[in-house]
Amino acid sequence: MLTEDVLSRPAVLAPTVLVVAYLLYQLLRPSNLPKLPIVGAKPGEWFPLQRAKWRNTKDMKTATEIAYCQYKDRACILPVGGAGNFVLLPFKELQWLVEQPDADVSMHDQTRDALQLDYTIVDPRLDRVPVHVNLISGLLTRETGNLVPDLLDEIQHSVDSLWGTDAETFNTVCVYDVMRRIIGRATNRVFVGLPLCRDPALLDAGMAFAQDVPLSSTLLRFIWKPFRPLAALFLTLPNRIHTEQFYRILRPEIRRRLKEFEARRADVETKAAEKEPNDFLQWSIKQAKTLGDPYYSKVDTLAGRILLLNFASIHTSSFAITHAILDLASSKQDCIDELRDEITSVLAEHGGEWNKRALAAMTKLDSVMRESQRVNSFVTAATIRAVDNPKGVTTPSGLHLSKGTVVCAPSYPVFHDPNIYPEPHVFKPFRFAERRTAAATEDGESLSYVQRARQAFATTSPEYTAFGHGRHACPGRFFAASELKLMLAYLVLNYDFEFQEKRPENFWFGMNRIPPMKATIKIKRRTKDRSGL
Ligand code: HEM
Repeated sequence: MLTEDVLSRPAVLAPTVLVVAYLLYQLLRPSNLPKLPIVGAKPGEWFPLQRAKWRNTKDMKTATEIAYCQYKDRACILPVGGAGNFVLLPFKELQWLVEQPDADVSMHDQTRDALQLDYTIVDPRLDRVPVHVNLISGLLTRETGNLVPDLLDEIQHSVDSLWGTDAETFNTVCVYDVMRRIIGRATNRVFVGLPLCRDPALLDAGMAFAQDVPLSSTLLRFIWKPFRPLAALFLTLPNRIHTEQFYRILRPEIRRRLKEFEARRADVETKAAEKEPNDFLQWSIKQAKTLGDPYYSKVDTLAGRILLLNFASIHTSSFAITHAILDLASSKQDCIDELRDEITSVLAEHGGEWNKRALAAMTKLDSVMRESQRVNSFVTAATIRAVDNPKGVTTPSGLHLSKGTVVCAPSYPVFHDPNIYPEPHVFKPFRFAERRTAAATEDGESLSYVQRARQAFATTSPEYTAFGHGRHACPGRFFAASELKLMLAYLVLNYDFEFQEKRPENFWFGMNRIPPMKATIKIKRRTKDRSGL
């Protein structure tokens, strides 16, 4: 028989046995999951976890909604292909989850496993000692106000060149494609400064790497752990190529800066007075020298930190601005007019100068960004953490979770819960600005800054998890909020949009929601006297 002949060949038999063994292992291995209802499983069926995983992966929207409606007050298991079996806590336990110490539930262990960082980044130590996170939440956040002129300069330069200055006819732009380049340039202006932030090869390598990591990690997670190191040699080849391309462009600048840094230290009299660049690379060099360990000052370590920042910031910010533009282009002219009025009048009040205070006073602009993220956030399950305590942890409702369990809380269905956000599927640009005004009227003069800030774009809460929530909420969110608002303001003031009847739909990629990357809009440059700039 042909099949017997083929199967008796060692080259066919060995891999067949391995694949069958792996499938059996996956189906029959003991699970550390608690006994809970499984979202997507049908009563009495065989292999419920595997079948639910298949169903949920095909339709994550329904899976998250079912989980939220059917198991509102209790935990359930949400199996997702390529991601794992999550214990989804009820909404009321989200706050408890983010308050647990890192030794009990860890964000980093979960991220390392989800993104397979031991294989997908060239130097896994960069993630194991994430000193850049402190710089983001500390120095970058504090310096954002001082960086506004640089950001605006880069936004003007890149928008004018990529959106064009034709004030006669409407031209078509592919929103995501163009905005990710603009975000790439503006963000890297703050990371590495001019002229590198405009180097297309650097930006392309950074963006390619940001796609390589999720892709290669998803594939690696399908492979049996003992075989991953071998498989990674092939699957992460693009990651290594793009890392090397990125490093090659950055290395000469880093070497130059390290040399100058040492020269300033050695010649305090004359050199110390020279002005240093004010960007993330320079802050990282200073931090490295303060930390003392020579590893931090290595050229490739410093380049690696900038690459990781590109990974964390470019896609997230490009998605956010793409959503906001698509939302505005399919809203009403009145809304654009109201926005333009606010921007021009606040600017006039600040002597025509863009600064942190002027941006903070533009509450409608802020509300547009917050509302757009509420409707479209890529986060669908929030605050994903891995239980790290060897003894496990027990939730407020008495559920015991053993070490290794991956636990999270609902996000997409919360953003679309009519009890929290009335008419949740409608993009209401000034929803949060109106909430601020309503709160101010209720509380009168006593309304504190903190209460108003609760409705601001970068503020997180269990009801608003676009940036996560708690101690590990996105450290770059204050910078991102300023950058995105500056960008949106510049676009709204300087361009007319041809209105669209229907907003192009987002799509789901595994657990994430992604903007329609091919969506186009028609835009025309406004003349100088009309734009007010
Ligand atoms: C609109 C833009 C952005 C969105 C929507 C976003 C969203 C997020 C989310 C959801 C998390 C996980 C939080 C959690 O699990 O609780 C996160 C983490 C993180 N984000 Fe952002 N982010 C954005 C921009 C940025 C920028 C501009 C930077 C860097 C300047 C950045 C750096 C990071 C880092 C380093 C982490 C990991 C934090 C840690 O390890 O504790 N993000 N971000």
